[in-house]
Amino acid sequence: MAAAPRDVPRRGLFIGGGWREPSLGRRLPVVNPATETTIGDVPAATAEDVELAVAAAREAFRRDGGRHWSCASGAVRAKFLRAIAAKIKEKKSDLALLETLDSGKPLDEANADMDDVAACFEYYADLAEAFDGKQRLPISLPMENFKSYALKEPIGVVGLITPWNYPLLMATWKVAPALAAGCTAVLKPSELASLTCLELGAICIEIGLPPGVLNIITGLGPEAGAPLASHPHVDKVAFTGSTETGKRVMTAAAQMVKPVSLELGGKSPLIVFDDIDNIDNAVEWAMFGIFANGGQVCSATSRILVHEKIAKQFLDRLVAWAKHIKISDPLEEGCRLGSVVSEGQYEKIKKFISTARNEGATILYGGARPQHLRRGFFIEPTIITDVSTSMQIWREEVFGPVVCVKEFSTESEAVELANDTHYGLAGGVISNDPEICERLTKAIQAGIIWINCSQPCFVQAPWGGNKRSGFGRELGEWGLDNYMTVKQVTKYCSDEPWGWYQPPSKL
Ligand SMILES: NC(=O)C1=CN([C@@H]2O[C@H](COP(=O)(O)OP(=O)(O)OC[C@H]3O[C@@H](n4cnc5c(N)ncnc54)[C@H](O)[C@@H]3O)[C@@H](O)[C@H]2O)C=CC1
Ligand SMILES: C[N+](C)(C)CCCC(=O)O
Repeated sequence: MAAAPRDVPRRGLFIGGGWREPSLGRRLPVVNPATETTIGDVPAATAEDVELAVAAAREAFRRDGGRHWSCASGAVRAKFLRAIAAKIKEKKSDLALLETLDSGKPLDEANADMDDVAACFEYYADLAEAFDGKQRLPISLPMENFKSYALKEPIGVVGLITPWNYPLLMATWKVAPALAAGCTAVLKPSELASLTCLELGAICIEIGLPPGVLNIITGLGPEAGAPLASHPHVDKVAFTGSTETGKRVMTAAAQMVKPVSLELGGKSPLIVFDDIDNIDNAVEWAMFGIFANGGQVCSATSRILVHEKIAKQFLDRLVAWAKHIKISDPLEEGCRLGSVVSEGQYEKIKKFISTARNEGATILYGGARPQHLRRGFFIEPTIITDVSTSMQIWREEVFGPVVCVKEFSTESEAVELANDTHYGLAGGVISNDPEICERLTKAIQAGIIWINCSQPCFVQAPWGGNKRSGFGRELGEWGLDNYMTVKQVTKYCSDEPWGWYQPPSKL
């Protein structure tokens, strides 16, 4: 039975600890992509609102000399992060439902995302606390009359610009470490899915987060994201989204020599060797790698390379498994493939498939709207073969449930094909041979390598890419460092004069 949809809360912009109508009074419709119906609206912020949000964050960073937030101990901030995590858990089913209504992802996935959100706030609460004991560690110097240590300090006010594929989770990957570090923040979620991020504002009010520590402004990229990225009082921008927008954010930030971290697109390979014992295990990971979240995952393993000896068997099983996926209204129990996020994304994916066909690739399975679903932006799981490396489907990120499969005959050919991309986010190897796994771990140019799996993600481990997939690492201790700046403190501890200059003669 499908869960009953509920009212979508009507929210303002979350600025300075309270709700505010957007300065120009405009709002954006929220469309449920699984039904194509409008279910609510969100405020559309513009540069005027960005100004207010940045000012609120600046004031919160400096308030009382930072005693209550930016200069407070990590333990103080950890309490707030834990309180947020507790509220997320308490409201998990409401939040998951909103996430599904807003994005079209299966409810089971949205529930898992909310678990990950709570776990991420808890993890950074732990790191914030542990951090207190790690400050001011002495640095060994070659001169005894000096003592030095490094002080890690919050970088300041941060602008966090996030995408629609995991709306609250991708926001949390930035908000939790930024707050743990002592920064104050302005979050700009994607206009295609902002509902749960606004609910995070409601949670901040409930737990009494000091006003202005987190501000949340919804709105369009050029109207709300761009003024945030270029704002002179924003000390750092952390961005997740498309490579094109990432370039714009980096260009804007460069004008003020503002640091950025960028988590961008991908076209990640999954390489399946012929030494495996169980082909179905490999097929299931391959499916999870491209059909989870409808393939709208930056790290999706959207290019499968399979050894020629097992290619036929692998493809037969992949098609058999793909036929078996439950595609339905994402609220229906057991749904494993919901709708894609928007009409724009739906049209874009269909265009990718028709271009692949026109370029001579074979649509082995899928490629169309499932016949039993007349409304909503649904696309069948799609498997494409006979792909050459010059085709668009091989080169460009689709961000949909579309995978291309290519055969290889030698390990070096597999490596060459895997690295034949401008992207470098992730890569996977499925093999029983530890030496193959070891060699490919080194050879694949990517920030994340999965061995005998695809996509598992742990908050403790670093996440991020190379090449045009961006730079900087989120999650783990690396995630906290993203929001810190390092200050060198060096003390002269001798009563002796330094003695470089001749002292003037005493009269
Ligand atoms: N790496 C990833 O996780 C993601 C990749 N994508 C890729 O990007 C494609 C387009 O999706 P979009 O939602 O349009 O992604 P996008 O990159 O345009 O949007 C991401 C965020 O950037 C904001 N933004 C847009 N223009 C901006 C600007 N000039 N300055 C500052 N912020 C700006 C958006 O409002 C949103 O919050 C997808 O089809 C997919 O291929 C999309 C979302 C996530
Ligand atoms: C690890 N996962 C799949 C939950 C999130 C991937 C991050 C992204 O798509 O930007």
